[in-house]
Amino acid sequence: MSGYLKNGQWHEGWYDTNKTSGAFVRADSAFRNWIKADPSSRYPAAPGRYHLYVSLACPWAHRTIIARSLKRLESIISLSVVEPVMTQGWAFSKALPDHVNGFQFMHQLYTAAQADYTGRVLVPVLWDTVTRSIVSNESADIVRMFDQEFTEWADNSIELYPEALRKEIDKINDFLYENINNGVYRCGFASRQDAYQAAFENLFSALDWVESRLAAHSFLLGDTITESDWRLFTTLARFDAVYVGHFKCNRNRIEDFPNLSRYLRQLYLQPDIDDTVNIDHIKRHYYLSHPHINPSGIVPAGPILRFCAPVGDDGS
Ligand SMILES: N[C@@H](CCC(=O)N[C@@H](CS)C(=O)NCC(=O)O)C(=O)O
Repeated sequence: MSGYLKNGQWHEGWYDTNKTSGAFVRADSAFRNWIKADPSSRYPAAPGRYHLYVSLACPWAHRTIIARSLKRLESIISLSVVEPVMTQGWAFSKALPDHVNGFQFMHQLYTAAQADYTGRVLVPVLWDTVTRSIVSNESADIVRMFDQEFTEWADNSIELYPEALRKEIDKINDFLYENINNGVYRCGFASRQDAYQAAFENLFSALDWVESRLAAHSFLLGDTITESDWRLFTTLARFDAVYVGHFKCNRNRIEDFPNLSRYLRQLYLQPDIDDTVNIDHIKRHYYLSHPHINPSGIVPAGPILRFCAPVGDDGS
């Protein structure tokens, strides 16, 4: 079950959507510090100092894993992965341990950083091993830090937020977040028909818009893959396996959109990206961690995902 901390104490509980007319409103990230390339800053970029905590199921954490992989920062920023199914919220195990602090639950990390923390216990978390504090639990910021502040160690042939495209990337990111990335959650966690209906319409008109944009461009901003594409990718990769059924986002599958499905496959086939996609964690997390939506706890066996299928000799 998921839950939250109140004055450093763990409580079980879901978001109270009655307070928001049945609509799901995502909790804000509480830690928004910034690692800087500048060695005199409070959190200076350095190899081996920072640790990333993720869930392979979570689309927000997934973007940080992708940025770490694309920038070749695996040996600079170490990683711990939580169990896909929540117990006292996100948890570690013998198979998936906390490599830095040896904690059993993610909420212990939050109280280690701030003893009286009140709020939800979210992934991803970027942890500082020197000050034993949370630098950030906001994936958008973490992706930017990996892209911009670790250039001394990173593979800089890939730039996720190039200067010339920043204005347009910011605009598209806002649109994607509101209507698609968070839009699927607003469908799935709505507790009133009207809130669900509004989220559903926003989601599919946004997907229609992206589908037509991708008729003229390979990627969202043209021929270059940017941060915006990876933001969309993490939602698209979960869509047919989870959001169509579990979150009732069922007007169409991504597979039914010719351009979006081509685009999803193209991103999936970028070097090492397949290693960041764990469909087993994704399915088990969603179908088993929200008992109010899926009380039987049955994890669907399908669907067969074409973007995960090997590419044939003819490239199809
Ligand atoms: N704005 C945050 C959102 C992170 C977030 O909502 N993570 C979800 C997992 S997909 C979480 O940890 N939820 C636990 C909860 O709400 O209790 C980010 O992008 O980093």
